[in-house]
Amino acid sequence: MLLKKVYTLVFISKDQQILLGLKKRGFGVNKWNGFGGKLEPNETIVEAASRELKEECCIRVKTTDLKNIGHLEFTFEGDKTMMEVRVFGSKLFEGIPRETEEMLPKWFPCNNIPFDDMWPDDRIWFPYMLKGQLFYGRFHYKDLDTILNYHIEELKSMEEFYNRNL
Ligand SMILES: Nc1ncnc2c1[nH]c(=O)n2[C@H]1C[C@H](O)[C@@H](COP(=O)(O)OP(=O)(O)OP(=O)(O)O)O1
Repeated sequence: MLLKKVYTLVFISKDQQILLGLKKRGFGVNKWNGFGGKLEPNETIVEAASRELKEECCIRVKTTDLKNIGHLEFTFEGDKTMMEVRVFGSKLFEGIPRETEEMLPKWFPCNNIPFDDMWPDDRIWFPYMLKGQLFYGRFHYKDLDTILNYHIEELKSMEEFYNRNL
């Protein structure tokens, strides 16, 4: 039986560019990623997504402007925790990205994503996100650099996906 922990992951985009942040500490340090983290008590998933974005790069987005675009699950060999990551996207936001204690933000052209300095799974599901396709990905890691096996699929609708997994 796996213990599930829920995380958010937010991608802001504009003019064929996507905002990534270089993680300065903690889990995934020195990797480029979207912005997100764990839920706080009594917080909805979109509230957590919006809060983490603001805390990590000073960008504000309304919860109603966050679109759930994907769902990721990560497990690690010998670990009974499953990380469930709800992925959101938005083109509607306010503010200018600013460096914080946790992240160094930078815009990247969508055709020049720094995959060599990202989680190995990103290379597999980013193409779905960049094409505007909804996706579900499941990745089992041996260690932080090695994927042992994975499953990826395009989804017709996130609602249908969550209903089928009730
Ligand atoms: N493999 C992979 N690919 C893409 N994105 C991620 C992973 N693993 C991950 O954890 N993530 C994402 C999911 C979250 O957005 C972050 C991790 O959140 P984390 O920084 O640990 O959570 P916080 O709540 O911000 O942590 P504190 O440092 O504040 O305790 O990476």
